[in-house]
Amino acid sequence: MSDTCLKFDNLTLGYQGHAAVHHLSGEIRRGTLTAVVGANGSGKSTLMKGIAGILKPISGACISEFSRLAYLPQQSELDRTFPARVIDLVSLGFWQKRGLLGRMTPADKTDLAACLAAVGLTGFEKRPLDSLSGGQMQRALFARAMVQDADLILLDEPFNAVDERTIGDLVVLVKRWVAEGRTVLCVLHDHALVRAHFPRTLLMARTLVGCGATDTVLTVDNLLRARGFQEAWDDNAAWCGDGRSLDDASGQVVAHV
Ligand SMILES: Nc1ncnc2c1ncn2[C@@H]1O[C@H](COP(=O)(O)OP(=O)(O)OP(=O)(O)O)[C@@H](O)[C@H]1O
Repeated sequence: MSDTCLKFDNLTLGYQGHAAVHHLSGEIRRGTLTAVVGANGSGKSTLMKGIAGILKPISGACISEFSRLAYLPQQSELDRTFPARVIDLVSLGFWQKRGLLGRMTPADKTDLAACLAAVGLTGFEKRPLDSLSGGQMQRALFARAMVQDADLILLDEPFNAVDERTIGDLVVLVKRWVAEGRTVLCVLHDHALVRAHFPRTLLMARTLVGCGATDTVLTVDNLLRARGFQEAWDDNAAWCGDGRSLDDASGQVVAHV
């Protein structure tokens, strides 16, 4: 197995023929922790969906080398009125190992209890999802990711509307996953949090502005460039028309994370 977990090869992703992520090239190395940052609408969630295989490339490719993936979408994309309990949600994490109709083994039940304990939700097994606070729901989603035992974990704004104590607890878990050799990509808006805890950063503005060590990516210059790209973006432009594209304006950025 190579050192590379993900390779973006001139990747363009979008919706109804319009690009949301444009000509992205770069690599994510195995066992790294990378923050994915950028303004609203800069293509972060789209990139996560492309990596997860939910969105197929318009052109280019996302080449991945992992055996199990855990993807936590934004909480706003989840329907919490679905009549399920915490234990139902978390045990869904076993489906890749056991299949949808497979039964949990005694070892799975022990694992599940350990994962709930790790996120501080022991005793919450039978609570309906719609009775959880935002932070408790996020803890339950982290427990499901732990149960999945994934080697690539994608977290889309996991700390939105979550208090500082919960953020601190969840950041500890994320760092533990990385210490275990897992690769984590995490969409975030809080640059102070990124600088404090995320060694690597991928800065998006529909195209890639920079990626690499956080202190070399989150620079004033790059943030101004990202703002310029974002403001120049035409949502209605053809996905890769003949006219001037961001790549013409910036030069295509190829980076290695
Ligand atoms: N299902 C969809 N259909 C059409 N356009 C979409 C869809 N999802 C996202 N887009 C568009 O793609 C662009 C990038 O959106 P995306 O959600 O990837 O941005 P983001 O960086 O994650 O934003 P935020 O920080 O607000 O979550 C936006 O212009 C958005 O309107």
